[in-house]
Amino acid sequence: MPMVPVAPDVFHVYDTTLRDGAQQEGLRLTVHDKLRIARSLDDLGVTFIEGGWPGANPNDTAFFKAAADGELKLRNSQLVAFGSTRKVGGQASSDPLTRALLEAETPVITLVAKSHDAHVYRALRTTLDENLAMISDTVKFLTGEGRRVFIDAEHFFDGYRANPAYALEVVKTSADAGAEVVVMCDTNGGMLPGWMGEVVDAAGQVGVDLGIHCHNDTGCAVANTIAAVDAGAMHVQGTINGHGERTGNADLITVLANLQLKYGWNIVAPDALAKVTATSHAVAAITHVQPNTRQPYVGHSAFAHKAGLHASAIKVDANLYQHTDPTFVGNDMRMLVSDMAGRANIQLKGEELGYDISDRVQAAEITDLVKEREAQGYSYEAADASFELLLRDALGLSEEFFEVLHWRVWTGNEQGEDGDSEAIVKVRIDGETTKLVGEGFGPLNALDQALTGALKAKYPAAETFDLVDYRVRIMDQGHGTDAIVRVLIDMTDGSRTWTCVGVGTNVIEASWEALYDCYRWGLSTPAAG
Ligand SMILES: CC(=O)SCCNC(=O)CCNC(=O)[C@H](O)C(C)(C)COP(=O)(O)OP(=O)(O)OC[C@H]1O[C@@H](n2cnc3c(N)ncnc32)[C@H](O)[C@@H]1OP(=O)(O)O
Ligand SMILES: CC(=O)C(=O)O
Repeated sequence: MPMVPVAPDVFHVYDTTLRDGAQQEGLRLTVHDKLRIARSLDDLGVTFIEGGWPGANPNDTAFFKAAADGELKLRNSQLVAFGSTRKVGGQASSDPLTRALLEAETPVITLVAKSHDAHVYRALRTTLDENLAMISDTVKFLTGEGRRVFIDAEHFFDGYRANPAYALEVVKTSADAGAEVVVMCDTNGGMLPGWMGEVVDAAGQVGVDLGIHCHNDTGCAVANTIAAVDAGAMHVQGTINGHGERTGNADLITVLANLQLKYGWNIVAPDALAKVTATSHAVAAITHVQPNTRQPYVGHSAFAHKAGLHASAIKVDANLYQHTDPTFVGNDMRMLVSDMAGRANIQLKGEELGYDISDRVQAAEITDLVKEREAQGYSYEAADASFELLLRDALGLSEEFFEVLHWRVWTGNEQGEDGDSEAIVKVRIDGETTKLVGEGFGPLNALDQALTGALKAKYPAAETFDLVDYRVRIMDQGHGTDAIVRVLIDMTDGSRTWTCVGVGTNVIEASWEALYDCYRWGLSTPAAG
């Protein structure tokens, strides 16, 4: 049986997306962004939200001011201000950055403190005793002002290796001064899971609550966090989607889901856990950092099944190829259709789309058709709408909304008021032929104009269709400009978005195929609700 540790009586989930997460290269959060993320974290029910470093920059100071002025009403979480121990040779009570921590008006303050002797000598350029005095003075001053104080013991694991007695002295000094939790930080992210237990055990002898803060430089931030929890840490720090300095921090979503679903600890309410996928997407949208599709639990591909053998077992029982139920974290199982599909993928995907393909022979024929088309360059994995059209054609369920008799496009370098390209599209609808000319910026725009023009009288919905993305890829890398290309078009009608694929040596022909399928699917598939 797997080891399942008993949950501590008190357990803290401490989010540092707004502070260490914002230390990620390329990430910049405005006050408004921070407030939105904080609300989302509060909704999730994390215990603490570290908002930033007041006094270090105007943005973070303004965030805490906005929070204190009532723009952030937390229902579940407590706001934390982050800062450092006082300056060498100074006094906490007169240190401007320490005072800024008080002015942030948060119930909790986290102080970063040195715990590695080499950092004291070389970065602080002071003595080991002065560093201990800086910790003690700052913690006592802030607790004396009524704040709960946590210590982030920077470089704790490397420091313990270099000088264990001093690293432990930092823990003891912090606890004696009144720090509630001492957080052991793997600041350089160089630890491995098997190395955590001994250090955490040693710190545990001091008799203070311990926390863990891991960076992901060895790709082990989550594993190291769990290893520290196994050894007794009752406070985990991390960030949503693993944002953070360099390679990032422990992904708090993965840590939380692991502890809750694998250990069975009741850290947040089950309905809150089911919000983690939405939280992950919300943070991705606010930070403008593309979500990692392979992110554990919440990634778009986390429960996507491509291989035929997987699908055939999933048809019997989804748990045969899934470690947990995706709905527990608000995600969904998805069946992918590709040249690696077997009958089962097609049947399950069909079911997902509302088609009965239980007939084995029919399912096998569609599987063969998919493989044949994929060999020609089509890809149905991302083009669900093209797959649905293929399925309907194969099942004899396609309705003909319009028939294209002919299309042609001209493009050049002369730009008029309505564009540089002209297209003609001739369609037959209910036996009646219409020929429309479209002008546009580029051949696809001109074709789109002409097709919409030809369809809109009979199908007004066509006017709501908008192209939102267009991707071209060369299929046979060895060729030059005569290569086969694959075009993927994403289209929306404002309420849904769908994707179609086209393939050919002529990029305009491939684009037309994808565009034509987008219109076919959009007109033939009623919007839900
Ligand atoms: C491990 C971590 O990620 S902790 C979080 C780190 N985050 C940040 O650094 C982001 C915010 N930082 C800042 O805006 C700035 O660095 C500030 C405002 C904090 C300080 O800026 P400056 O006064 O210009 O100093 P600078 O950044 O060059 O150097 C940091 C100073 O803090 C000192 N320092 C470093 N760690 C600590 C500590 N734990 N306790 C006290 N002082 C410290 C350094 O020795 C250095 O002192 P010096 O000014 O006497 O040389
Ligand atoms: C405090 C912190 O962010 C670290 O040590 O990594």
